[in-house]
Amino acid sequence: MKRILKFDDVSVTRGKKEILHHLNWEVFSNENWAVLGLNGAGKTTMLKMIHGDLWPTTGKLEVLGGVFGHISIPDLKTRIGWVSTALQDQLHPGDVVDYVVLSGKFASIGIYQEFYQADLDHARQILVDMGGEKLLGKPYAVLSQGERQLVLIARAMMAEPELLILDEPCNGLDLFAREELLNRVAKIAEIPNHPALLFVSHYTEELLPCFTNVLLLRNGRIIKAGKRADVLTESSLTDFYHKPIKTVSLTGDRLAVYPG
Ligand SMILES: Nc1ncnc2c1ncn2[C@@H]1O[C@H](COP(=O)(O)OP(=O)(O)OP(=O)(O)O)[C@@H](O)[C@H]1O
Repeated sequence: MKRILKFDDVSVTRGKKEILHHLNWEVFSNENWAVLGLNGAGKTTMLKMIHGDLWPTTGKLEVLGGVFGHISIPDLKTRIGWVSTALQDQLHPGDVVDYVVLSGKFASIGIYQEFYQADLDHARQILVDMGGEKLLGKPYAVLSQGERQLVLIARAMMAEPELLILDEPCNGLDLFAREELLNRVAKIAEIPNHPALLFVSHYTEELLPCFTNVLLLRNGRIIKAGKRADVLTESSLTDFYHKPIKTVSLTGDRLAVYPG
């Protein structure tokens, strides 16, 4: 088991605003974490930092065994898979799905370098394994939102990442597309030596049992972090949201939360 992340008293300040406040957190390779937080909690800032797009203002950050300040950020990025709807805007809509997945090998948007047929076959196989066979050969632009997310996850897997970050991947998905995508994510967690998953969401019901650990982030502070059974409780979540809530246990060890 190796350590994937270590936040050691990490803070991020922009101007006078402290966006993240003295975070201490460790993630190991045998864990899959979900990060829950309301709008403005600091989730995106935290992810950007892990991905090397932003540095801690104070504190020490270790990602995949390297401490910021002592590692090559471009090298680090090749070891992290990143899926977010923001990435969709950067893709060339006319690109064929097979090549979008293949581009993950080069950590680029579009294919600007030579590749081997074996790489293209591998890209197609990843998509097929993820249940996306019917998407092969289609332009990315014609896909539904759920299909696009599936392609982006396949693209991230192409680089065989050690950490796979899924930043609100269910945004914009209908009930059924969301369930399908979540099941695909759960399948990744069954692959031997799969990447550690870091899944960011606003909704507890999206946290399938494959997420072994949960972190609650509010106003840039970690309110609670630990095993899902300890964190996904009515009392923890009531403390976290600071508002009256109702929790409903769903089948499959899932929990829905409503204002109430
Ligand atoms: N460069 C910046 N300068 C000043 N404030 C910033 C900057 N970047 C983010 N913030 C603020 O920091 C807070 C956290 O932002 P962040 O985008 O990380 O939250 P989030 O949890 O991802 O929110 P959401 O769920 O809405 O995406 C917000 O109040 C935001 O306005």
